[in-house]
Amino acid sequence: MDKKKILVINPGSTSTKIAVYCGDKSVFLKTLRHSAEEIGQFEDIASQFEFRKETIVKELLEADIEIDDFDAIVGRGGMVKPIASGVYEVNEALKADLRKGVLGQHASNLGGLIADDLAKNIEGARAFIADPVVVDELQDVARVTGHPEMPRRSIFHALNQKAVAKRFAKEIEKKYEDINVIVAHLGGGISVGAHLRGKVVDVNNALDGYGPFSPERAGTLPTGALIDACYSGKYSYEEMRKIVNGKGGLVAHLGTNQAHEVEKKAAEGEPHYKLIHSAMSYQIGKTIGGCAAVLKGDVDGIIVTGGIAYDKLVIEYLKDMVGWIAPVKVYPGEDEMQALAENGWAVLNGEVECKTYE
Ligand SMILES: Nc1ncnc2c1ncn2[C@@H]1O[C@H](COP(=O)(O)OP(=O)(O)O)[C@@H](O)[C@H]1O
Ligand SMILES: CCCC(=O)OP(=O)(O)O
Repeated sequence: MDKKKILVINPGSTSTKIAVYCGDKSVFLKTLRHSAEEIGQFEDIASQFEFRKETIVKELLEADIEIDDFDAIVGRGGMVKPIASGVYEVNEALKADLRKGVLGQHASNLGGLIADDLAKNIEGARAFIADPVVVDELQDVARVTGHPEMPRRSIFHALNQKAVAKRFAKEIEKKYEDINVIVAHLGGGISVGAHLRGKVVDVNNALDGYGPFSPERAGTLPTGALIDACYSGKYSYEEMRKIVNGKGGLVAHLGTNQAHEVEKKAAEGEPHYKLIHSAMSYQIGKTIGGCAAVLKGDVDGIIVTGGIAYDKLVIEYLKDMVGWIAPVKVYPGEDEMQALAENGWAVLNGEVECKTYE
């Protein structure tokens, strides 16, 4: 195999992950965790650009990795318009929409922008994004809510959900397109998707919509109480947005976005930590149950993935709550870095045609 060198950049809400691949071999992998205070000092996602980029460059230099000989830089993308699953070359239209955050603000908006910024200083390097968070395969009935101005949207961990679902299919010697699975990605945000024969036909909006609360997101809130809070005079528009995304969930209840700290205190028996920790697991379990109904009970497996899938208490809770639906398979962490790299090679090697964002 031609040993193409690929840099992978994955900005998440609580972390920045960097990887370097030489051919199919990962030669460098680093996860930098960002505390709520560190991220909280920035007004918005766009203003984190220099901080995240410099962090990446510093890590590469410290690891003695040359930054000027990559063939491609693949970034996780971003809150652009709803698009089909695939690899997209970063072009002007894509950059403009990543900067704007057409569907909202999320750290992955920076993935394609940083990839482009670094690639333009390297001769011959190309910049891509793959399976961004706005991949949309919802069935029509799943889009409808109780008000036509507020449809449901597909905003989720598309890249990792698809990567682990394909990995599971391979393990059971079937094709992804021939199975039904429920994937729960438990990261800074939480998404639970119903995969019906290779399409994510229903999923919660992990960013600012509905679904389980997560380390830093409020998930579904009681609508009346939410409206009252908006008009109480106590909060500005920006503060309300932060309650929903950034300062909701574990941050609101316990002042941290680090689920492993919560797990530790819950395991030590601190009652409030135990309650909140259980409530998060309970909401994830309920959402998985909803997806089982979407798939009419025909479920080959329930896959739990993301950083919080390392949390044994969460896994025990979920196995107890939804293990009767289908076998629960746990893939802790994520395959996002590998999936981004594979998407990059596939284009460089001519196996996949990259799509044009318009
Ligand atoms: N070993 C672990 N046990 C429990 N929770 C963990 C562990 N490792 C990471 N986490 C939690 O996972 C969350 C981040 O998940 P991750 O998928 O890396 O997030 P991001 O959305 O930022 O990419 C954090 O709340 C972190 O505390
Ligand atoms: C925007 C949906 C994906 C998401 O929530 O990612 P993080 O968990 O990395 O914030």
